[in-house]
Amino acid sequence: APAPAPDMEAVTQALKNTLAVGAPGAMVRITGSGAPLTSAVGVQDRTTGAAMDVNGRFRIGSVTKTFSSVVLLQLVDEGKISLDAPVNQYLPGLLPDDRITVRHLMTHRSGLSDYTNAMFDKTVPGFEAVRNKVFTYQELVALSLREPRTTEPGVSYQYSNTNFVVVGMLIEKATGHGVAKEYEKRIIKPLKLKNTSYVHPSTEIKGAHLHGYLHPDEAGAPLVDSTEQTVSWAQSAGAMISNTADLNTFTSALLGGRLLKPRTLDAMLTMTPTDAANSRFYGLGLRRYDLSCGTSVYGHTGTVQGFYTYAFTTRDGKRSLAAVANTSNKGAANTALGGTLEGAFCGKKTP
Ligand SMILES: C[C@@H](NC(=O)[C@@H](C)NC(=O)CCCC[C@H](NC(=O)C[NH3+])C(=O)[O-])C(=O)O
Repeated sequence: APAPAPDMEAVTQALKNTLAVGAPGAMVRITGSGAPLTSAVGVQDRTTGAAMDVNGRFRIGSVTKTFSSVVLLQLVDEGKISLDAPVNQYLPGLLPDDRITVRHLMTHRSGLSDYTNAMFDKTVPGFEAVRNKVFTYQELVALSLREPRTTEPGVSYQYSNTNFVVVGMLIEKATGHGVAKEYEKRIIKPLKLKNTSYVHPSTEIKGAHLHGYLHPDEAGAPLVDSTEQTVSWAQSAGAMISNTADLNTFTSALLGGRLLKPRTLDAMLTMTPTDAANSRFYGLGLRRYDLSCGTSVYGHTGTVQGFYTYAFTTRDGKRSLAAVANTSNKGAANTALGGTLEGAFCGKKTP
């Protein structure tokens, strides 16, 4: 049966809820039900008061991990990388354990600790300390290896940015190019993503864009404009810039089978549970959420200073949602923004 029309009233209410708990602005773009549906509330610039512009660019955080995953899986399709080979086979001596495979990285089951936990333990000082810094991949991996591993390889899901920093290193080693060139060649150009870019280590968001506002840890302290930063602390794990239309196009093309061979897409969507309740799942560089109406949606969330993002689509890629709030370090806002998925994919709640 065709999916029910999105419940835009419920979606807009979720955006209003997001503002009520501290986001300056929030917006959503939904495709797959006739013309694209958009809704926007609040402001993208607290200084000028400019309203949220649905075409505005923003930092997508870990949605970048799905772009990196697509590039790596295309290299698997081309026989250049094997998912079950040890990472050290391609990057000799990088990791202290030859048992860690490429698949362990992509499923967050490598046990490599996430250096961002310590880096951002104090939110604003941590951010200010790195916002203009440029790290090498090796420096980020070294930060991780100073900390104990979080699991034996393959045993349990432990989310870690380090995994997709190493994925970036694998892409560079296998292609001889920086990840920016590979994103451009394999995804951005073929899909004509005019508002998507990887400009590390530039700190600016070129063109029309949202300002992002970071909540300090201290209640009531003023928001910090965190728009300008290198995002060098994340790179292939979180430094991409895009907009809602391009994210709709990307997730629809991915699940619609335009970027990977069917068996590789199937491997990407082979999910393992991330929680004891078996309610949340992770595949190779993307998440699956099972919604109340029985619809499963696939994509990724993103959290980078000043921006929360959701980019999800149905299994056939026919209906996609991209939602953003220009704030972060405010979990209630992230949860409220996630509330757009139900209205977008399940339609009106039957009374
Ligand atoms: C969760 C999300 N992950 C990502 O998008 C990656 C790139 N972001 C992070 O690991 C969060 C870094 C700290 C953000 C900061 N928090 C703090 O500083 C907390 N002390 C903030 O909220 O801006 C995902 O995979 O879905």
